Amino acid sequence: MNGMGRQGQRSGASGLQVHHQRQYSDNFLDAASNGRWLQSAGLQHLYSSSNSIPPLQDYGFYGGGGAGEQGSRTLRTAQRGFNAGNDYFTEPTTPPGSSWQSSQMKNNGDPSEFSPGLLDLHSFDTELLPEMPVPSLYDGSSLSNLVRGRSFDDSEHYISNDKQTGRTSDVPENSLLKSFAGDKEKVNSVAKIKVVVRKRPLNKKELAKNEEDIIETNSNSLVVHETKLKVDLTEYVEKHEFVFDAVLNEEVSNDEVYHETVEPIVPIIFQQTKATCFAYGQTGSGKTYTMKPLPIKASRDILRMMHHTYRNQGFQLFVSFFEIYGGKLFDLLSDRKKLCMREDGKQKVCIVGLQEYRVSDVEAINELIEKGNGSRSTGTTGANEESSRSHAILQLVIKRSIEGNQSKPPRLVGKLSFIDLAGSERGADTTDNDKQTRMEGAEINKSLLALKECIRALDNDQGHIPFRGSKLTEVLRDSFMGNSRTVMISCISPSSGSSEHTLNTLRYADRVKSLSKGNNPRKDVLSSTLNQKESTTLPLSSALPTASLVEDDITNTWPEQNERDDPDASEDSYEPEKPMWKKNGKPNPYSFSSSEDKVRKPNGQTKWKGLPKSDVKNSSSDDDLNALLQEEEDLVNAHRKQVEDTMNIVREEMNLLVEADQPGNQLDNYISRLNAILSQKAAGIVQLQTRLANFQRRLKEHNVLVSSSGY
Ligand SMILES: Nc1ncnc2c1ncn2[C@@H]1O[C@H](COP(=O)(O)OP(=O)(O)OP(=O)(O)O)[C@@H](O)[C@H]1O
Repeated sequence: MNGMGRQGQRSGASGLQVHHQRQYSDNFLDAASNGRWLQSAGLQHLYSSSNSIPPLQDYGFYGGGGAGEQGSRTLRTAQRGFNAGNDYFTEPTTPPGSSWQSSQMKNNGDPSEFSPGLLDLHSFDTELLPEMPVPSLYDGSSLSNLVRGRSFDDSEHYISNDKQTGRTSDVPENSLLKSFAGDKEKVNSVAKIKVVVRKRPLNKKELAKNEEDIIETNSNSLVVHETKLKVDLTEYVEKHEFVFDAVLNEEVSNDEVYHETVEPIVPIIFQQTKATCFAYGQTGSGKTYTMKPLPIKASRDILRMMHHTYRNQGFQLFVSFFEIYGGKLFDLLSDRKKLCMREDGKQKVCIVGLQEYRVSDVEAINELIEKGNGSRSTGTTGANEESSRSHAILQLVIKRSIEGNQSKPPRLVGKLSFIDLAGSERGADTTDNDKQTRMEGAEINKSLLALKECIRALDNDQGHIPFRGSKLTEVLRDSFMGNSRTVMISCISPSSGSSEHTLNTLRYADRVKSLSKGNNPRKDVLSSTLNQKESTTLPLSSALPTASLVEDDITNTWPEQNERDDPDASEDSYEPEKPMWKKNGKPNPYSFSSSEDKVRKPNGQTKWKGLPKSDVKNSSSDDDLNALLQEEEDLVNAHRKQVEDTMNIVREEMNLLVEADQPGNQLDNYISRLNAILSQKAAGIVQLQTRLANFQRRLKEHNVLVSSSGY
């Protein structure tokens, strides 16, 4: 659906213009090389057509960085998108150097078309820009209602390049858009931090392993049913209850995810706001699946607003896409060119060399995103064959040219950053991996910790935001300052085998959420401790009442894939067939687990009965480490006590037997019984030792991270 075919059709449509950061040499650019570069970048139509060829970056400046530098890595750089193997994206591009000025001269350049250089993203005082009226997208109507049902082709048709042709769109302007009025209160009504959880369906592997769905979801709360072992090895279920701004279950489509998360913040990007949306979760939990469609949907809405609400007001949209891998930055739209991060005199962070593309239609953005995704660092993990090893950051930047002054570069108005974070468990999985992977893990952990700290500081309106904690937060520095918004999407797997990672993700999310305005942090600490203690712990056999099958309640929970604009929504690892739910009007006999409290559906989903719906409390771990420490300590004490008790029993029994001078066979019976008890204890002790070793390792990693992050 995408890639070369589309590119071919598109040639001639200049939906895309490349913008560049500071240039470092004064070499002139010859026409031939310009054409070659444009071709390799898929922009040959720009070369052939007009004066609007942008100035080229001095690639030589970055010398040995980028892809070559990645050669020694053990990971592979895989094509993650639809464009796998596409020459269009893989052709090496090493154009001769050029200078910004010289390119301008050569092209009779209109400087307004070009990036202002190094400080492009950050150096302009956005306060100078007049405030724009803000569309009221929150009153029952939503922008997505206007765009849903449209394909890319529709969009391109709809968002025709009216600037060039002088035509306006032939689609009637929606009355809702017409009626937008400036209303700052509406802007303020968009929460500063929003935390949403998305649960994915069980995948093939999990189903094959007969893993259960242990997540019960409600509209904004969820319960994790964690099966645990007591010291005497009997099973019990511990329930962990959480409340978030929204909980999206496995039936929720990517459209709905967008509606819930990013859509409300799109209009305020025109109001000098910088917003960040990031996905957090263990590997294979659905971060990329969730994040991938969001920029497309957002840019469609942004373009729509630019072409209707703010028509002819000089707004322009730019796209950049880069990744942070091992603490280094790579431009995903420029052959993984290594990027440098600098601070200017005003301590604003600048990404030197990052290419920005000016875009005017959705298809062009889609192509850029596909190209960038194809360049991401990926590797294989047990949970995900194409696992992200990096944080990928896609930025949609809105700029505005100053009225009547086309010679000045456009000024930054707002920015929307999408971050697909690397798997959150990476740091914890260090034992099985090589040094390279361990270093990746440490770096990832460090950045996730730092991100959490920044969000906390941001939400408490603290003067000092600890953005220097990692490259990730440094890069996002300007998103944490001033008028900003943050949306966190926590992705979780439903499977019993992932319960530990799922709980870690939910605790991280809960920590972020508990920092929302109005929550007294001190109160949170108390309530989290309370909630932690209140998490329900019951024997497996009596945890929940016996299930009764209610036909209406049991629906096929396989998510409908109606994402026309989500070509990469791969279902590879999922069962393609939908299970038969009913036979002759009656429910099929579901398989029951050992517990009578739950109903196992054919797709592995478990229907939990008798869960508290109304008085769900926020079960938060204020400090994961403390909770872990407490748990281990309790376990050790319980084991120690049991071993001591057993030894006492053995001693007493032996003494009694000796004193009573019992016949030999009775003594043998006693001894074998005691031996059985002792070996059970021994097994418990081995288990305990393993857990303790695991805990010590995690504690050590935590200490390393804390000391290296300066927290
Ligand atoms: N909600 C969902 N519905 C259907 N399939 C999903 C869903 N979420 C994820 N998947 C599938 O699960 C697999 C893993 O998802 P994805 O690559 O998004 O995980 P990830 O969290 O980005 O992992 P990593 O951190 O390793 O990159 C993919 O095949 C994806 O299509």
